Amino acid sequence: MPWLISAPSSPSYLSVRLHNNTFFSARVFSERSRGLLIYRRSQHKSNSKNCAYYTVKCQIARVNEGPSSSPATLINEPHKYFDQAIITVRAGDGGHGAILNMPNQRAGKSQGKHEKEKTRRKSLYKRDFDGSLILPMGGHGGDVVIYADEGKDTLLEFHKKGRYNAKRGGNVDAMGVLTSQLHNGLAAPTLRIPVPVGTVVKRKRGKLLADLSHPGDEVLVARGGQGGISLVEMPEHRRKKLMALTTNVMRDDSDKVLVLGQPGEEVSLELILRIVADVGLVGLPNAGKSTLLAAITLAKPDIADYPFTTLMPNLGRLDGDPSLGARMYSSEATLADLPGLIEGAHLGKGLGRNFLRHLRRTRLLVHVVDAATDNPVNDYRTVKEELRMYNPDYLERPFIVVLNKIDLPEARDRLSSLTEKIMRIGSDGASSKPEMSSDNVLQLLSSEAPHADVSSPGIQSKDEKEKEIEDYPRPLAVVGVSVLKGVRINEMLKEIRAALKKCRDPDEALKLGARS
Ligand SMILES: Nc1nc2c(ncn2[C@@H]2O[C@H](COP(=O)(O)OP(=O)(O)OP(=O)(O)O)[C@@H](O)[C@H]2O)c(=O)[nH]1
Repeated sequence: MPWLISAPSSPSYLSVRLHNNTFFSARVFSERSRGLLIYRRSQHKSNSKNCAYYTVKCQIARVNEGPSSSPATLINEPHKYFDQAIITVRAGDGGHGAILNMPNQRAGKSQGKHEKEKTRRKSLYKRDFDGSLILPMGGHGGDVVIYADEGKDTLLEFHKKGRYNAKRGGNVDAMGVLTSQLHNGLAAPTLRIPVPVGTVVKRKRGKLLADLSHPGDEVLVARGGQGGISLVEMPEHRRKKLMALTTNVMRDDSDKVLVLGQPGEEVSLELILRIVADVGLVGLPNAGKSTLLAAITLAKPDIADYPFTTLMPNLGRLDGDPSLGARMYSSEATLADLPGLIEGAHLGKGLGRNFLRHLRRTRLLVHVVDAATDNPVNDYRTVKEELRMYNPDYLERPFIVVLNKIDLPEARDRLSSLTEKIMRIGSDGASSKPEMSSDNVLQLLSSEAPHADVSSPGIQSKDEKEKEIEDYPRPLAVVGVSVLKGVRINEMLKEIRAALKKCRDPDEALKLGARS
């Protein structure tokens, strides 16, 4: 077996190293006792045209343990944990019913006439419309509901606390005698667990339960147990008479189990956060993505002159266009600033590929390029190539290019030639794919293997042929700015709003698709 597998970050996705030291990404199909069955996604290096899907048996050379989410690693490496968590929830058990006696049974034959009358009046039992006795039941156990809360940003807290138990229902609080004062046991409250908007809830290694993509969306993940019923105990010779009043008559000791409340459901769940944003900012580290976000929204991301300042996606809200007055132009949008990509990110280099899945729900990409580096066009290609390697669909998505840092002379002097070169990369004939609807997302997610990403090769179209970067659509616009110095920010905003409008407006989207 000539294959070696290295450093799996998740059990279902691996980097495979050949003996000649080339790499490719592969997804585990199924585990077998003496190896793994995988198939090939795409070639890391240029001969990607020869890419083929096939199954191969290979042996594990080295399997790194998955990162442990101790409090220290949570603080130091939040980017590894913020968007994925596994929790166990348990709904509450039902409360118990009771085994009851009829009151006169205890009073006995020696009871005086006066006392019997008193008991009779007290015992105006609760009855159904047909006259049958209503016996109290144990309270329902608390359900567990997960809901999307705008106040939550990450799933980090679920690494600190991974187990959630709802309360059990109350018991029928009985002294053993049936009276009209008996009540049902109290139903336990529903345990409501808030998660960030955009969280996908799945059963661990199982089916998709919900995609909580809007604030307030919720899903019932575990049902509380039903409360136990109550039974009336009677000597055998009097049972027949009582059975005319109620069916809940205890016949033998085995009936006692009916009194016990049902256990609540317990499930292990996988929570996967897929950020909900209209616009995704992509680019190499240090290109100025966070500065851009801070310049046009109220977001306050960390900004510093070293790569990977951004560890987790930051979100910011773009206001409507003031020039449209009271109508507040509907391009109001959410922007997500993703950590910088470097060459090999799709193989786990830098901060890795995990962030790329957060582009899934975006409608527009803003590709930020530092125009003052040695070779901005090369930088541009690097990021495009990483996007393509991760999911070719991302290159079909409408995008604009922001050439940043034009306040620096080395950028300013070559702005027009850079704009021209970048505009030439891409094809006019390629069509933009329509926006992914939430139904499509659900469909894709439900076909996902556990831990696999939505963009994993298994769900890419089978006849997908490898394309070069030149085969994908060109940018809708290339605009030079200095987000730090506030130069040409309005021009950039105009382009972003126009592009958003095109993505939103179905007619415009069609035109965009048919662009030729
Ligand atoms: N001269 C100049 N510097 C800029 C401009 N925009 C950003 N910078 C600087 O570039 C550096 C990186 O900016 P960030 O916004 O952190 O870059 P980033 O792309 O978010 O970086 P990562 O977090 O690594 O992905 C900071 O020192 C910024 O001050 C600009 O328009 N002109």
